[in-house]
Amino acid sequence: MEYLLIALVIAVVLAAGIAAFIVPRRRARIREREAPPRPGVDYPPGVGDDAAPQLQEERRSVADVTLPEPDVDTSAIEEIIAAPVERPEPAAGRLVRLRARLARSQSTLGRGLLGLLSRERLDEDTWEEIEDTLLTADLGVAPTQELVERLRTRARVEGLAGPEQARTILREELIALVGPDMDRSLRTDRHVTENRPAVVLVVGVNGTGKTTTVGKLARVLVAEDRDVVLAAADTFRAAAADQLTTWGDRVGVPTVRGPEGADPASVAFDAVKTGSEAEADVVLIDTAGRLQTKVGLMDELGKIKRVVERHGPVDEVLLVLDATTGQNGMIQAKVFGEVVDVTGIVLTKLDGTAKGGIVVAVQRELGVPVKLVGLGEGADDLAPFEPAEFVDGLLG
Ligand SMILES: Nc1nc2c(ncn2[C@@H]2O[C@H](COP(=O)(O)OP(=O)(O)OP(=O)(O)O)[C@@H](O)[C@H]2O)c(=O)[nH]1
Repeated sequence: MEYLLIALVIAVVLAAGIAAFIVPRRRARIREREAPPRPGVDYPPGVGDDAAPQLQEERRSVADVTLPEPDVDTSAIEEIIAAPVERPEPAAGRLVRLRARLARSQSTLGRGLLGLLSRERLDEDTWEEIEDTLLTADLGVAPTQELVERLRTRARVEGLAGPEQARTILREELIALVGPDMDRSLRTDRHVTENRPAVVLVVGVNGTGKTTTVGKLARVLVAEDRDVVLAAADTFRAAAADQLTTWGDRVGVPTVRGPEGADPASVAFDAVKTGSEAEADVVLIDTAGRLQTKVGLMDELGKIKRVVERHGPVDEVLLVLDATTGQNGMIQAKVFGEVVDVTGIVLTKLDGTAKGGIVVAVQRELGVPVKLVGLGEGADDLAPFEPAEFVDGLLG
């Protein structure tokens, strides 16, 4: 009995010991299973996670924490950074769009002439009025006489039966006078075999619109996917170089410029060199405005051209004339033509004049075609000149 009692006590003590050892471990396992995951231990900590429970834990540095990929579409931002430049509109058909700008020329030249030619009786007084109208519109004496002669002959032979026929005949004769067969293309193609860009030199008296024209022309060329380099060879005015640079920046075109007062010939030379190295298609050179009466400045212009031609012949020399200055433009055209062999005329501010006849007069004076016309201050208000479109614009 005594032995039985001792065995019972030993069994109870053993059972209690086993229970004391196993139960806490099971509880610990259960606690472990039930405990919420801990930030920084079980998963990367995020905003709002309480740091306090981890104070005793091993700390992780920023480098250990993998941040999630941002859930943001960055392509739009990249697009803005990569393409801050404007996409100019193509030049084709611009004269049609800008036709309304010829309204002032229309009233004098086109409509005035149509009104006179549509009269029932074309007496001497009427022909004189027609002549006066043409002269007032700056057509010039010789072209005026030629046109009146042609119209008189056709009126006699064909008869002018009503406004419709008058319009048809006047249209045909004006187009013939403006010169539909002149080559008005701009030579801006890269010289591939010689590995050099085309060079366009832009000249004229002060304030005619040279810098504006270079800027607008750069846009036309960029619209045709050409690589353009601008040369700020107007080194008299720092503002002129800034103005040109702004035009270039807008369409992603670089501008080569020198310090204020630098030799314009050397800036132009450097620009063509830069254009060659960059394999550009065309270099547009803006020059300072100069009065045709200033011999020193005209000599300087000749020098610019000669220095640039060390790279190869200049492809275009564009003379920019302000259409509102009328006959004064004729004198400028003559002197500039003698100094730098003008190859084309840019007639600016045609939107602000009733003297559309200047187109014919200046072509006669220089024997070179009007290639571009400026019809406003807007960035794309420069149009390739097309005789038929121009005459249609005049006749309304
Ligand atoms: N209405 C109108 N204004 C024009 C046209 N072309 C140029 N202009 C304006 O004429 C002014 C003179 O233009 P610029 O390009 O600075 O002239 P510029 O010949 O470079 O001047 P300088 O460098 O001083 O000789 C500016 O206010 C132009 O906006 C045009 O076709 N129509």
